Amino acid sequence: MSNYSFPAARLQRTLTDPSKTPLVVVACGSFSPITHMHLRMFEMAVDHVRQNMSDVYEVVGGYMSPVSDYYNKAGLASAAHRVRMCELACEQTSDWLMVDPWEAMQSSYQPTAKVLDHINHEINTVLGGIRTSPTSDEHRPARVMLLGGSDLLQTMSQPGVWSKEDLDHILGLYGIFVIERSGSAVSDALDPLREWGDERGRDWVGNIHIVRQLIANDISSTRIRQFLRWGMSVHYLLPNVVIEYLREHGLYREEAPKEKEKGKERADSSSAAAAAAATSSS
Ligand SMILES: Nc1ncnc2c1ncn2[C@@H]1O[C@H](COP(=O)(O)OP(=O)(O)OP(=O)(O)O)[C@@H](O)[C@H]1O
Ligand SMILES: O=C(O)c1ccc[n+]([C@@H]2O[C@H](COP(=O)([O-])O)[C@@H](O)[C@H]2O)c1
Repeated sequence: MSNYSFPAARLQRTLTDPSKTPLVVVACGSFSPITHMHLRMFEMAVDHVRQNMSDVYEVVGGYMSPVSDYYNKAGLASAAHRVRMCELACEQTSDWLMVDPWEAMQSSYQPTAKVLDHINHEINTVLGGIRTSPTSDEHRPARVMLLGGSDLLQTMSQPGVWSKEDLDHILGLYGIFVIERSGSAVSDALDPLREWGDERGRDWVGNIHIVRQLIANDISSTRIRQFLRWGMSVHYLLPNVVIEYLREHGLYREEAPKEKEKGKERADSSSAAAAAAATSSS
C-alpha cells in the first residue's frame, strides 16, 4: 500500500457553523459502472440532512469506496477500471465528492464495517478531525455514516450475508442513510432489523435514516451492463466522461460467464433484447 494516500483534497477541513457535528457520508458498492444515480444519492443525503438534521450535522465530505477484485460478484469490471471511472465522474460532475481506493487496493475482501473504520481512522485519527472554526485550533471528530439503497438495507436481514457484530458496529456506531429503491420496500427491510436491534438492546433503527425518492430514479449498473452488451445507448444514464472511458477500454461488451448462468437475467435479457430488436427493425 506504499502508493496509497487518503484523498482529502475536497474534505471540508473547517466547519462553517462551529456548533455542528461534522458528517462524512460513505457509499460502498461495486459501481460497475458508476451511474448518475450513485452520484445523486449523495445529493439526496445532503438535502435530507439540511431538511431534517440541520440543527445537528454539517456535511463535510462524501466518499465512494468501490469493492476490490475479491468481491464475489459476476460481471464486474476490474477494480482499477471501477475506481478510475468513479474518480472521473466525481472530478467532472461534483465539487465535493471523492473516491477512496483503499478498499479496492486490498488483497482480500473487506467487509463494509472495516471500510467505515478505515475512513473514520483517516479523518479522525490521522487528520485529527474537523476544525470547529477558522479562528480556533479546536478539532471535532467527524461522524461517519454509510449511504446505500434500500436493497442494501434489505440484505442486512438476510441470513448469512452480514455478521451480527458488523451490523451492530455499522448500525449502532455509524448509522446509515437509506435511499428508497423500487423493488425493495423500506418497511420490509426495516422490520427484521427492528426486531434484532431490540433483541440485543440496541437502538439500530434510530440510526437508520430513510431518504424518500421524490423523483424516482431506477438506474442500475446491471441494466447499464446489459444495454452495453446489446449495443444500446447509455447516454443520460451516466456521465459522458464514463461513457467515453467505457468505449475507450471496451468494457462490458461481453457477458461474464457467471452472469450467463443467471436465469433471471436471461429472462430479462430476452424480453428487453426482443423489445430492442423490434425497435431497431421498425
Ligand atoms: N437507482 C438506485 N436507487 C437507490 N439506490 C441505488 C440505486 N442505484 C444504486 N443504488 C445504491 O448504490 C449503492 C452502490 O450501488 P451498486 O454499485 O451496488 O449499484 P447497483 O446499480 O445496485 O449495481 P448492480 O446492478 O451491479 O447490483 C448500493 O447501496 C445501491 O443500493
Ligand atoms: O460487510 C458485509 O458483511 C457486507 C455484506 C454484503 C454487502 N456488503 C457491501 O455492500 C455493497 C454491495 O454492493 P453491490 O454492488 O453488491 O450491491 C458492497 O460494497 C459490499 O462490500 C458488505
